This record gives sequence, structure tokens and C-alpha cells, in this order.
Amino acid sequence: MGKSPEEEHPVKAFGWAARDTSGVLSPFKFTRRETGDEDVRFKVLYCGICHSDLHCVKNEWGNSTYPMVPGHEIVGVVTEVGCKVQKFKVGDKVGVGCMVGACHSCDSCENNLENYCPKMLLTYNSPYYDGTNTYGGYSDHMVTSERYVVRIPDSLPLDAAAPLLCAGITTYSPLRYYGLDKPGMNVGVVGLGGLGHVAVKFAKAFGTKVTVISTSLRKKQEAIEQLGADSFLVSTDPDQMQAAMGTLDGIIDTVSATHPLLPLLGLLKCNGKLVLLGVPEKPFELPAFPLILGRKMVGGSGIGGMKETQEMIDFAAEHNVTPFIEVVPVDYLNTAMQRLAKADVKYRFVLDIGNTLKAD
Ligand SMILES: NC(=O)c1ccc[n+]([C@@H]2O[C@H](COP(=O)([O-])OP(=O)(O)OC[C@H]3O[C@@H](n4cnc5c(N)ncnc54)[C@H](O)[C@@H]3O)[C@@H](O)[C@H]2O)c1
Ligand SMILES: [Zn+2]
Repeated sequence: MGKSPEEEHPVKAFGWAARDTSGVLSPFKFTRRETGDEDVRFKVLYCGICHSDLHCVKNEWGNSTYPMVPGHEIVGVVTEVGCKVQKFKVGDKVGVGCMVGACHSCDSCENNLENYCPKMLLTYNSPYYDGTNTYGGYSDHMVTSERYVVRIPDSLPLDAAAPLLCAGITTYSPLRYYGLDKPGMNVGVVGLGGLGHVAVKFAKAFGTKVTVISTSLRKKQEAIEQLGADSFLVSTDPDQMQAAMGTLDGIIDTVSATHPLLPLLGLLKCNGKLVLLGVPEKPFELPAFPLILGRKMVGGSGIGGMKETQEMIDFAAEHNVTPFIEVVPVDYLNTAMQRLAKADVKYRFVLDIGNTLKAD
């Protein structure tokens, strides 16, 4: 039998872990490796709660290992660096997102797309090279190769910067890659949650006209007044949907559950693109005719490479793209998870790890 998480490595660590599929997390003692030559160690101050954390905690993708310390929207302050570290020093404000490793030799890695490397290692719930599991940011500190660390500019508040590490790069990257970043374009955003509200902010910062597509009118006022969306479409209203047919150049779909794609394809112009970012438990139904009649495409996108992640953070700082967050203490985590499951958050929970994680 392997060693227990408390004995695997020399450095004591503390966090909150899920032990089973119940969705409940509790305090957890474990260990992390010593700071290697190329490693950055940092004290975690804030960590966002992504819907992927919820999918993983409940094993909705069927690949969860327990105990699991989730968290991949992590920011903090550097406490130690290895002797070969070039980019960071003690005291720097840094962040880590969804990845902590890749092969660095495949085509994807050579093109700064470590996120598509077949050997990409996730920040948590991944088998690490030494046979242990990776543990995420719902914890007191992190240690990882400097390749996977980004710098947080001084002008970004640290708590609101946290969600950029996943929700930010996951929406910025496809807007860029699929060419939905040109001023005047019409871009739709479906699912106004953690990812969706950041997608609206980036799309507006690129100068596009943004339509939020939602199942109810409930979020209309704040989508327009607070997030700056140009229009709001209720997907359950056939008249509104009919009137908007063929108007959008692209749609960023961030919904966390399966839903009909046909009405969304109808909203696209000829050559329009529907980009799926949500990862529901069950597969979608994809009809062919609406794609063929109009040369439309359905694509996907997963987080982003490290170079682009730094570019996204710098862009966010320059254009004042800051997520709307609800900062909560660590002992609120289980309530936050329940509320996230009901889409009852505006728009991202961020755990105040620095002030409220108590190792007792
Ligand atoms: N592609 C990637 O790299 C990547 C990265 C992060 C998260 N994700 C995935 O993206 C999804 C969204 O993550 P999030 O953190 O923004 O979640 P979230 O819970 O904050 O937001 C999801 C939104 O979808 C809406 N929604 C849920 N069910 C719906 C339904 N049946 N019909 C219409 N709307 C519905 C909710 O109201 C909410 O506004 C999750 O599946 C997550 O795992 C993917
Ligand atoms: Zn995430």
C-alpha cells in the first residue's frame, strides 16, 4: 500500500477535501513536495470555486479520486523559489490555474498550447509523476514549476483576479481563437454564471456587441446595466428567438448541463460558430441539417496555454475586466457548493483562504 497523504512528502499542508461523491468537503491534512530547483512555492490567499470543482467533487465525469482537494483559480504571494527560477521572487503576487504539468515536447506544447498536450497534468485530481495525486487550491499553500505560474499585475485586486485563472482564460481563448474578437461583431453568450459573465466582459472589451441568451428574464437588468451586454434574449420565448434568427457571428456556450443546441444554431449567421465550453455529464444531441444549411460549425475549447493565460491576465488588468465575486470564508464552502449547484451566485464564489483557513 502507498503512503498516506500525510506522509507522501516532507512539507505539511492543510486544506479542505472531498472524501466521496456526497458533495461534502471537510478539513484535510496532507503534504506537499519540497521546493524543487524550478519550483515556486506560494501562500494561497484566494481560490475561486469553479463549476468543474462541483462536477469533480460529485464524480460527475467518472474520473474522481478521493480524497480530493479541488481548486484551480488560485492566487497568493510567493514564499520560496528554487535556485533555477527566473521569473519570480519572494513577495510576488502570482496565480495558478487548471494545469501544473505537460510533456513540453509535443506539437501542442511547442505551440504554447500545453492545455492540449496529451500528458497535461491537472492542478488537482491528476496522478503526478511520482505516483501521488495532485491537490488543488482549497489549501494553505501551493508548490509548482514556474512554467505554470502567472504574474498578477498590481492593478488587479487579488480576490477578483482568482476567477481569471480558469473562467477568464477559458472564455478569452475561444473568443480569440474563433475570431470573435473583432469590434462590431455580434457575439452571443449562453449561461450567465462564472464563465458566462466573464465572457460578456471580455467580449465587450474586444468591442463586440454582446447578446446574453438566458432561460428567463431574471438576469436581464443586471446583464445590461452591470455587465454591459447590448441585448438580452429569453431562450424560452419563441417570438424573441424567431426575431433573432441568423443574427450572431458566434456563440460562447457556458451552460453546465445538457440543453438543446438547435435553437442556438438557428441564431447564427451563415458561417457562424457555436463554441461549447460547458462539460455536462451527458452528451448533446447534434442535428446535421442546421449545420449544413449555412456552413455553421460547432467547436469546443479547453482553458488556454500558459503564454495566453499571462496575456489574458495582462489584458484584463489593462481593460479593467474584473469578475464579479462573492468572497466567502472557508467554512462556508459546503453552502457555497450547494448554492452553485442551484446557480445561486453572482457570479463566482471566491474562498478567502488567507484570512479564514484555520489548521486546527
Ligand atoms: N472548457 C473548459 O475549459 C472549462 C473550464 C471551466 C469550466 N468549464 C465548464 O463550464 C461549465 C460552466 O462553468 P461555470 O463555473 O461557469 O458554472 P456556473 O454554474 O457558474 O454557470 C453555469 C450557468 O449555466 C446555467 N445553466 C445551468 N443549467 C442550465 C440549463 N439546463 N439550461 C440553461 N442554462 C443552464 C446556470 O444558470 C449558470 O448561469 C461547467 O460545466 C464547467 O465544468 C469548462
Ligand atoms: Zn474551472
